[in-house]
Amino acid sequence: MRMSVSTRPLSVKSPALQIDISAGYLRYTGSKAATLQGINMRFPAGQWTCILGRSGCGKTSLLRYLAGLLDQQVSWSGELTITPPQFDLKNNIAYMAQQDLLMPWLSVLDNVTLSAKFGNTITPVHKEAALALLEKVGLLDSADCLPQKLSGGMRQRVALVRTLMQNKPVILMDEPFSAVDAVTRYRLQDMACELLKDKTVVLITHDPQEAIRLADKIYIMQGKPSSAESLKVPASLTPRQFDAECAQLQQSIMAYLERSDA
Ligand SMILES: Nc1ncnc2c1ncn2[C@@H]1O[C@H](COP(=O)(O)OP(=O)(O)OP(=O)(O)O)[C@@H](O)[C@H]1O
Repeated sequence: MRMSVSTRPLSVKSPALQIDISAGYLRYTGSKAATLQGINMRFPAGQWTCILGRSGCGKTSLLRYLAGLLDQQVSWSGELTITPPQFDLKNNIAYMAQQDLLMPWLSVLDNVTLSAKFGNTITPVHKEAALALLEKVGLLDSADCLPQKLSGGMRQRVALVRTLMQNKPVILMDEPFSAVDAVTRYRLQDMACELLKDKTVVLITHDPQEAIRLADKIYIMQGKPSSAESLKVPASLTPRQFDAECAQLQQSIMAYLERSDA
């Protein structure tokens, strides 16, 4: 069993960045129809924005485009503004994909420090920071395990720590808590809320309750091609306790999503 780690976490001193998209248009090369058109969105600095929308409406495409993963595959037009303007997106984004994408041949510790490796070695500072975060998410004893020995919820926590270790001001997360049971999901949401405080977070979810619990801002994407509509969220602090106002918001979200069928 590993000893408790009482070391300083990796210093997180990047500025909070805001992202604005104006008249965004995205079409896959070889596809006749656009996936996104007339996208106007703001992801405020240091806040959580949740995106909901029916399957196939283009949520992942939007995130992958922002993460710089679609540059060769799509035509894009529209304005993408970062504030403050001296920062670019490419070097300031961590992307947590739908699948955890852990390397099966690497230990948990090696997986979470992969992005911080200099040559073939991890610096002691990064190792300390990784162990401190693994302890925080209750996985210190699993630091030397291979991912195959972990449950789905444990793997998601490892992926969360790996994302944190990238130490970027903007975090894009695509359904990060979808593969786990309701209780684990609830705990992971709380954990992410605490650990990603002060980051600019954009989270895709199919779960209206998750969005209501975590979001400072909610967008619903719908239409063909898709555009985005912003919904007002309660002023209460996140992670939000479900109350009558939240229940009403949930109803509005369901109504929007059902309309996407038309
Ligand atoms: N590489 C690609 N080439 C061409 N079309 C693609 C490609 N990837 C996705 N698409 C299409 O773009 C549209 C949006 O897909 P995307 O995965 O972004 O939707 P989504 O809203 O994230 O769906 P889900 O909620 O099911 O994950 C779909 O019609 C999909 O078929």
